[in-house]
Amino acid sequence: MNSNIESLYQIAQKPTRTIIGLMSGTSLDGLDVALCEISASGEETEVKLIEFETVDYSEDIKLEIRSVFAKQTIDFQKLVLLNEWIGILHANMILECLNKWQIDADKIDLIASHGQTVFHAPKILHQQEKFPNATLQIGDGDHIAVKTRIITVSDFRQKHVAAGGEGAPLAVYGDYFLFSKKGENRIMLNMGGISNFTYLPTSSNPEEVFVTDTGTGNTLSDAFTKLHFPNKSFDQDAEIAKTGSVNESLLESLKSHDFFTKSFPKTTGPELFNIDYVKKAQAQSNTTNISISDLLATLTRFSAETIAEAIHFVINTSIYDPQTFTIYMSGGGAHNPLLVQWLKELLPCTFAKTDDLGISGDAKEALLFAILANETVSGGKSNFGKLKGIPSVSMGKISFPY
Ligand SMILES: Nc1ncnc2c1ncn2[C@@H]1O[C@H](COP(=O)(O)OP(=O)(O)OP(=O)(O)O)[C@@H](O)[C@H]1O
Ligand SMILES: CC(=O)N[C@H]1[C@@H]2OC[C@@H](O2)[C@@H](O)[C@@H]1O[C@H](C)C(=O)O
Repeated sequence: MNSNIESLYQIAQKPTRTIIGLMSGTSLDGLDVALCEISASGEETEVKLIEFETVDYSEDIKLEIRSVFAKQTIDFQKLVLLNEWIGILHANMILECLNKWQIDADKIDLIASHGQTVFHAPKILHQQEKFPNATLQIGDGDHIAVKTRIITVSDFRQKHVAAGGEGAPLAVYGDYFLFSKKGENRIMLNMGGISNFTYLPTSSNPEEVFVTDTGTGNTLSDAFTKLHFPNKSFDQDAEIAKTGSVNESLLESLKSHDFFTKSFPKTTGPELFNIDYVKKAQAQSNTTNISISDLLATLTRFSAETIAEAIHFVINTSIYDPQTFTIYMSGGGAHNPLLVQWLKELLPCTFAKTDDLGISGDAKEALLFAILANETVSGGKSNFGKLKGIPSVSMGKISFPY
């Protein structure tokens, strides 16, 4: 047997695997690195988060990624170069973390690498009949495997697309395995650049599980904060937004896009929700001259209302009392006091954080990719049925170090 396949075979049979999950999201703040011990698979999965670190991106890295990120027109050579470069950068960041944690690379069974999304194009966004849903993550897994000498699973989203999905949200798999609890209606709400949530019904039946993106989280507020205050990367604790007032005409215009009338589930990204989107809405509503604090307040309200409306959709189509739903928040938006305050006012549910279930909300997405890699080698038996558009497939491509 080929020695790579033999190693993989042994890893697949272990009762507990040590897996590093990586996530670098739409905020481009850095690479989240979660070192996990994962036992069993599927609904029996148990995870211990051993170490977690966000390795900040330097200004140079951010600038290079932004040169192709979510753009219709790019320098094609740059994209090709970045695919290799990000793979190498991520590998070096993992080695740095291992060094800091004083853990040898040979103690790690697998790396689960999400890569960097550079363009997300579900059919509802590109609207070209002959083309399928599409999405592209770069930072090639072979570089990570060769440089770290650890088997690497990457490029998870393509199989989801091939099996009929939009390539996202993938959080649903880990959310279901880790957090589904009979007798409880749980909503796992992640507020990153873009927001999404998983509904875990009280029945715990995988066929009733639901997941969707809702629209923006922090992406627009981050973009305008950077534009007006070049040395801030986001509106810390909503300090600027809190001093402003919501502009109702702009809010109405922001909410009037087609995306919000499309049926659930759906996905999106900064390809749609970007500075131009807001500028168009400002022109439409005659609000180009409002203050930056009013603009940030309005953008935060836009996120709060669109998240709440998407969650209302699930609550309204359920037979359960809205008060039986608990919303477990995670992602950077969970640290934004204004966003959280408005969500609490808009939704009749109980609010908690993923941390209350023993998983740090900041580490959650990286950890979820570790769970997906665990499924790639040792799971893949869960059936989400055909009702809610969640493909029951194993995901990820395997790169060997040698
Ligand atoms: N104290 C805080 N106050 C306000 N906002 C905060 C705070 N801490 C983090 N954030 C927000 O969270 C963002 C980072 O969120 P996160 O790391 O979850 O995004 P991401 O994983 O890149 O996004 P996505 O899930 O869409 O891929 C920051 O850019 C900022 O907007
Ligand atoms: C294409 C892509 O990278 N989508 C991200 C993004 O960030 C949040 C939201 O949009 C979500 O759909 C997804 O990430 C999470 C990890 C997911 O797939 O569940």
